[in-house]
Amino acid sequence: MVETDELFIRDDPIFVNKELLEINHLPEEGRIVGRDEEIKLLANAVNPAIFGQSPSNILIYGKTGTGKSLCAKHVSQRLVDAAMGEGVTAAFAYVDCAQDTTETQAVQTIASSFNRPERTEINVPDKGISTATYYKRLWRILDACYDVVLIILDEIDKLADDAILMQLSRAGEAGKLTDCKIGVVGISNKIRYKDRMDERVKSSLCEREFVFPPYDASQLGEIMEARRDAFREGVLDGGVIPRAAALAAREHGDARKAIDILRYAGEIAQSTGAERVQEGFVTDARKRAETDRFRELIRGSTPHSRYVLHALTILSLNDSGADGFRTTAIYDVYEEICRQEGTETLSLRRVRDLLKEHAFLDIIEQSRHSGGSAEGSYTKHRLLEDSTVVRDVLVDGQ
Ligand SMILES: Nc1ncnc2c1ncn2[C@@H]1O[C@H](COP(=O)(O)OP(=O)(O)OP(=O)(O)O)[C@@H](O)[C@H]1O
Repeated sequence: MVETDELFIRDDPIFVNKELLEINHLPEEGRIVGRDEEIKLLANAVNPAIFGQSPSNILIYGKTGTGKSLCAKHVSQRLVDAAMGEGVTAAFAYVDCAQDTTETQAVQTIASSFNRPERTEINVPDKGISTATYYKRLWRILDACYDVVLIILDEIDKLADDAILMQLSRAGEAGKLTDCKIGVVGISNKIRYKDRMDERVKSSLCEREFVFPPYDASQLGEIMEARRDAFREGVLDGGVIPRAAALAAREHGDARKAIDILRYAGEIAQSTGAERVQEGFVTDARKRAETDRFRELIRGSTPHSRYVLHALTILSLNDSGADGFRTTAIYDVYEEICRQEGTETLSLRRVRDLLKEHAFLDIIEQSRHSGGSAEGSYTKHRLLEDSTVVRDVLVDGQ
């Protein structure tokens, strides 16, 4: 029998503080790199709150992994601390609207996160009460506990409708529903999101807008350098961070991707028994990061939604230079896939809808083209993800 001591490794040879590289790790101030200006501007917009006055409502745009959520949370926390110093009670709530897509879910999350049951004696159940009741309890909680609050609505574009925004903007109008001052911080990576908003909500909730630019390779390098101490001293080869930064910068400067690549490179070293994290591991690490992110994106999608995507992937792999493929071309390949799977096909209209859903998730991009008077106009679809990554996830489940 193997002795326990031989079976388990007691000291991780690669990592000493791996949490620093976990997705949800919120770095402390000293580790937030290259966002001083944005942090200052955000702080300025919410500044009145430290005196118990209404903060400006804010909308933050920027591509994924550009530090929007991080800076919004950081500034909110700093604001709460500063307000306390002025004798003002403040708090912030964070809502991930991709999880809480309905008005009821979002108001429930907000109310329960602000609630201090020992003080309010109010119960905010997970479900079972009406949306209107959640609101009433929320206003009572705010009145009982706070002078001012910030509500961060991350991925605000995923909300099913504007109903909660309407309520929050009404509540913000001096003392109508609650005496507590409310500031809303909306975050989105869809720059056109605002066009969809109701005019009244738009004018109230978009008082200040900020666009977070992508990080360049040197900023990504600094972000990773600031977490070098996740690794045991001396195990990280000199070329790893610059290489990971260069790759992540090429794909729209996503800090999350950069950190994922670094973590995976370490895990590859671990699993292959290498003593050092070598630059050569970065390429595989990037592929793993892509694959993981994509698998997460399509998790829970239906078989036909996957077949449709698979059809577009096959076309893209066969003709990588094409600027997109028409719906009918995708449908032909989709029919073939269904035949192989031994399942009935959906109608062309349904397939068009499924393609639209993929476009909504930014997996594909759609463009309208005019075929001249004989043909009328038509849509082309282009895969935004690396087609080999999509194929691996769809076919091999890798
Ligand atoms: N300036 C930075 N300094 C240090 N770490 C950063 C910085 N920007 C981002 N990160 C890291 O990258 C992760 C992702 O950033 P964040 O969640 O803020 O991105 P986001 O712009 O909100 O993206 P998404 O739209 O996908 O939510 C953060 O958890 C943080 O660990």
